[in-house]
Amino acid sequence: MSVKVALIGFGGVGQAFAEIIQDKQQELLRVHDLEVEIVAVSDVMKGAVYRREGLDIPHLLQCVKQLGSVEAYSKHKDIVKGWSSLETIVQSEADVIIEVTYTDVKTGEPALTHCHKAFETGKSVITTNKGPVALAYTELLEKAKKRGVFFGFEGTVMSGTPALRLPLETLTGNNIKEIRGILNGTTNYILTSMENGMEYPEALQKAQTLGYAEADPTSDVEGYDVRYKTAILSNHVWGIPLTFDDIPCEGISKLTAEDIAEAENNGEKWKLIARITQNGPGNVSASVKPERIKVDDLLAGVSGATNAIVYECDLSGPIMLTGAGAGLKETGFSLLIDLIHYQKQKQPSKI
Ligand SMILES: NC(=O)C1=CN([C@@H]2O[C@H](COP(=O)(O)OP(=O)(O)OC[C@H]3O[C@@H](n4cnc5c(N)ncnc54)[C@H](OP(=O)(O)O)[C@@H]3O)[C@@H](O)[C@H]2O)C=CC1
Ligand SMILES: N[C@@H](CC=O)C(=O)O
Repeated sequence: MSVKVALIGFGGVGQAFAEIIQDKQQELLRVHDLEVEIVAVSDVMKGAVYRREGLDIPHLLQCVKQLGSVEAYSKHKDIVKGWSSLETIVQSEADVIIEVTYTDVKTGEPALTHCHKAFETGKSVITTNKGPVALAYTELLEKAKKRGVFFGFEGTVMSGTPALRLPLETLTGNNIKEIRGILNGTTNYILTSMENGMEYPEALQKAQTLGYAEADPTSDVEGYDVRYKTAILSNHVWGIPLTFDDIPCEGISKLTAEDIAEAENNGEKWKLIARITQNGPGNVSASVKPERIKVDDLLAGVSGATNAIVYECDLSGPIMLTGAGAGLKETGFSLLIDLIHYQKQKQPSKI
């Protein structure tokens, strides 16, 4: 089965996804009967290019990496250049819009409009952008359902580590009483680096260079990114929408090297913890804040950009999932997970 995809946003994650498709083309075809054609890319600074029959991925990547613009694309003549994101969503003949623009923690835009427009024009959406999913979870899922299209957002929580499918699919049958986790790679990387003697500004700079941080890293260090992920988990696992006012939120920016050393001297570690507790049917409470946890706590050994989440289940007890919480290849992989699920939905015989 051939799937035409259009990428809206072609930064770190978008490019990593294109590289994955380039590297795994043969394997995807052989194992999943899936042929992925990138037909369009639209980005603010890097420009836009569309070709109905599919773009040449190595050439596309070469243009963006060497010349900083996808409009340098010259491999084919039958191409359209310069489309805006909305023109690309509406006019391209893509089956799936891959939305990988930046996350805006206040409005969810421009991604929210991108998702609506895609559904309105009968296209599926796969995204790692937390904004629209945290702000309009029910509305978007209902709209996708009504239009008979797919909405995938596995990478919005813990990037390529499947923190969303695990509780609904694999742990199904349990009543999940509480979720607790380290859900931000940047801050966990900073805290681990500070434990090893690095200063806060240098650690943040490194997290930015490694592609973990948001375009505006305030979102990471003040906990807003985790608050978004907490809202997504509450909606996804329990069907309970939480607004940001429902989730008290404190980041790590006030923690000092002395705080970290003092915790260490007492056999403890500082971690930015998201916690969602089910108080009864239809009722959860949530918080995001730095907590001093004992070194033998399940979450204490989770270091660097690695994340972890513990689902407290009534039947199976605590189940911990740990893996990358950020990173370009890892997040690009989360898009592939959703794309394979999209294909399985289209071709149920492949399940
Ligand atoms: N990096 C990670 O580890 C993870 C990222 N995510 C999420 O994935 C998304 C992408 O992340 P990442 O690739 O790292 O971010 P980048 O900042 O590297 O890329 C975002 C891209 O979107 C482009 N863009 C912004 N607005 C528009 C628009 N209106 N139309 C078209 N393109 C636009 C930007 O263009 P330009 O710069 O040219 O202006 C930029 O190239 C974000 O929402 C992020 O929160 C989720 C999990 C992990
Ligand atoms: N900036 C985020 C990226 C993934 O959501 C993080 O550091 O975890």
